Amino acid sequence: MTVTYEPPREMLRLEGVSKRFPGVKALSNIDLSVRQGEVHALLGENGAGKSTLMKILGGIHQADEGRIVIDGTECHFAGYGDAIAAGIGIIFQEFSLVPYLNAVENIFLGRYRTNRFGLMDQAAMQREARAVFDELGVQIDLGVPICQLSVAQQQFVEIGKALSLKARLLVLDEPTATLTPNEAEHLFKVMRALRAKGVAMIFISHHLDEIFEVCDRISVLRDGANAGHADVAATTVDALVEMMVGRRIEQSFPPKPQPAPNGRKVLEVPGIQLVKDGPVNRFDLHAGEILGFAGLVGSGRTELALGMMGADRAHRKTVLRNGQPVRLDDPTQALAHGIGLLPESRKVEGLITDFTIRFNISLNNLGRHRRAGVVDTTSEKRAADELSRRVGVKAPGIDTRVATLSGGNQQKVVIARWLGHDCEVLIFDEPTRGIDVGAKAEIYQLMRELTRQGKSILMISSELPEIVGLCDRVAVFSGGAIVATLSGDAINAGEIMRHATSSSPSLPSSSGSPS
Ligand SMILES: Nc1ncnc2c1ncn2[C@@H]1O[C@H](COP(=O)(O)OP(=O)(O)OP(=O)(O)O)[C@@H](O)[C@H]1O
Repeated sequence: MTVTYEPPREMLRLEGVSKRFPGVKALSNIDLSVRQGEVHALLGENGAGKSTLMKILGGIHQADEGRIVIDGTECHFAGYGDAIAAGIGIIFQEFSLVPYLNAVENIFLGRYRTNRFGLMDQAAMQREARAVFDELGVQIDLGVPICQLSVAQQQFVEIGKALSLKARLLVLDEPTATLTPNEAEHLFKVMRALRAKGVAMIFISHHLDEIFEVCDRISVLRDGANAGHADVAATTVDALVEMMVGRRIEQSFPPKPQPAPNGRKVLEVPGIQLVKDGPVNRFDLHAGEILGFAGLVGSGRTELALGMMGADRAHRKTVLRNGQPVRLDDPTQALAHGIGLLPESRKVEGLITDFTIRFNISLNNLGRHRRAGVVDTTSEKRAADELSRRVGVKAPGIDTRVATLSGGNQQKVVIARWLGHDCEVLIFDEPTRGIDVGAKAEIYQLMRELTRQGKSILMISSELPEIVGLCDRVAVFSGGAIVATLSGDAINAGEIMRHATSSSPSLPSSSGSPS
């Protein structure tokens, strides 16, 4: 008896795809092949062209040149509807769900099931939605508005919606960027189950460890061109990084100063209660120091930082700035006291995306360029240009609209603005979310450079490697309170996780040198 081996069938082939936007050649001659039942990683630095390529596959943009071939047949997509009809489902970073409708209403939006009287058939839709989620192995409360579900659950609703539309190829654009490690693990489980059913997936992520956990093959884009393809089993992180950035990244983290900065206290928070009768949190920040806020998502890190600077409600707080008591009732007062915040959700809180890079960088920095009561636009433009280059924003120029930038480059614009501002204390909330490996290393170098110039940084991060690699001290959060402050050798992943997962928050204990 002869056993014939059938290699997995090619489901999608993109051939010679090119795309130009005004002033930017976003894609040049891209080839990509995805097989049935495989998870195919699409990698590249910020602005490499990943989202543009996926928007072409989704019919949102049209290629200037090239072909889309699905199951051997060339397809032309005039809009997303055509791509859906061809079996493509795209889960974008910003979900396309209606927040005040529930999961069932979102899944069947625009194609409600009706009964024989022509009335909406709620029961049928509920049944169908339930069946999709059962197949995915996820629990979703079908009765509540989408905005009351967690980000991870909303993502599963998006996936469920695509599957109910009979998607055979799912594109997941940075799906783990806003998930906790447990939620990401759950997503990978769902992805493996879908793969076993023959669904093909294109997975975009800046987390290379995830690529090795869940993907089969990889295609890398660099500056809008193919930089290579590889089998996951036959490649390494270093090889992928080199393919992405075209050079080796020797050292991500700059050396920490020895001994750790322990001089003047630029900020002291002797007591802050986020809720009445809740735990009292204390921390302080030394000149030239990077203090990390670590802990699981929802452990209170951002709430404490925002509460401290008046952007969020704090029940009771006292704040000393350079030893003097100050009132911080809103972020403007915080700014007046030299405290700047780089927010977590940059598109909502950090940028005016319809305006240019220059405007966004100069925003609230204009006073620095005032001469005799008038803004010196030459000086303002020069500063914006220099800051944009310093953080490596990839764009045709500083007069480019921020809305047309890739996600990572938008983040760099926010960072550039704060670098231009003379804040002595900078709060960076998830500064490298959505940022590629090369730019991450540059941002770490920049942060350390800033502290060398006397600035102090409070960094909230869910990425343990950057907390461990960059911070001089680390406050670990659990259940809405700081449960430990670590320094020296105590700053390691094991110790941080041990405190972060401790169930009963207590007042700060100190490992290493106290503060
Ligand atoms: N609508 C648009 N108008 C003008 N330029 C655009 C538009 N969309 C994307 N670009 C440009 O095309 C290039 C590729 O951007 P794209 O968003 O595809 O990158 P990406 O690889 O997805 O990056 P990231 O990892 O940061 O999300 C960038 O230079 C970007 O500024």
